[in-house]
Amino acid sequence: MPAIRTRGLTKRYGAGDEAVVALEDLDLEVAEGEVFGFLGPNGAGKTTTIDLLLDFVRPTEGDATVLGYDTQPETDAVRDRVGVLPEGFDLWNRSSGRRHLEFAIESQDGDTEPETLLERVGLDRDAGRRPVGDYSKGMSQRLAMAMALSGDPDLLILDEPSGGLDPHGIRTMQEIVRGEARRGTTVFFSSHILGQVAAVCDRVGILDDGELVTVDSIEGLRETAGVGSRLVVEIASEPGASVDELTAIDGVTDVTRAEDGLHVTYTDPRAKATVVHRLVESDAAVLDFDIEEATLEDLFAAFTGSNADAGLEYETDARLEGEEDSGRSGDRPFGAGPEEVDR
Ligand SMILES: Nc1ncnc2c1ncn2[C@@H]1O[C@H](COP(=O)(O)OP(=O)(O)OP(=O)(O)O)[C@@H](O)[C@H]1O
Repeated sequence: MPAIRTRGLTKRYGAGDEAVVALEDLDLEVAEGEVFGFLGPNGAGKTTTIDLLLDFVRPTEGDATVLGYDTQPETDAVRDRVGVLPEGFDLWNRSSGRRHLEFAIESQDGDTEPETLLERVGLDRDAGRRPVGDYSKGMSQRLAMAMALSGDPDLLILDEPSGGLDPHGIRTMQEIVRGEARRGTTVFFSSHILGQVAAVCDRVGILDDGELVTVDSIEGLRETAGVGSRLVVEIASEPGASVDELTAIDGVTDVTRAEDGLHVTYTDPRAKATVVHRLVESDAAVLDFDIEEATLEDLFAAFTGSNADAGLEYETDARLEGEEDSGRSGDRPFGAGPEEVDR
């Protein structure tokens, strides 16, 4: 049984000319125990997909099962078994972190101690006693992660989990994801931050403009996209070997002349030695060579035509800067909670 299965899942907001197609005909299977990265630029439809899986919004067409349960009639069974770290979550400023966890554990029928959860996300007891209104963004994000873990979920859904986290926090988050995977938890990790998805995920699905463009391992994506690494060869003289001759070498996908030398793109690492050898044989004076690894940005651009300017971010998540309430979180898991009490 797949942990997540969607068939023709489609969501349109509005009608007629005004309609926005947030998700189009999504067929997706995520295996049990898998860490699945759901990658796409801003507005691709990632949060909409998560909202559909949790029945926070209803599909225009198609259906989905989560852990074998139908997301619509069996919504409660789904939500009981899923831990969610939503994007743009709300916390109750005057309540302590510990109080949030007590509430989350109670509502998820969990039996983990709040202190254990605090420790897992790197918040100490003192932090747990403080009102969350005093928390930094990173501390709030850690608390939200702890709340997601509070019911010992079979499936963890993380929507942009690294927002506001410093590098240490990101490492903690990644360790938690790996730890959960070792315990057999399925993790659905949605992000527009490529490096973080690649660091923890077994497979990646790329969503662009509401459509699933591809699903594969990062290595598989590299091969399919042909965005190999690049060998830059500095030469003092014109090579005897022609560009066509070099391009014909197995594993080489492109050869261009540039100011700093020859740029040879390859998908098979063995090709680079053959290229240098052929150049030397053709009496080119090779002064130096350098290898530039293809980046995940290159990979993403190959599939979506996007680039960093089109909404991909690599360091901080600007949307969390002073924009805690997205206006769409009212019916999300943290939308209702403990009364605000001073502790
Ligand atoms: N309630 C809504 N009403 C109208 N349009 C919506 C609504 N929610 C989402 N959309 C639109 O659907 C599209 C997909 O949005 P969604 O939030 O799912 O994208 P996303 O991939 O999660 O983006 P981000 O990375 O910015 O969070 C966008 O064009 C968005 O404007």
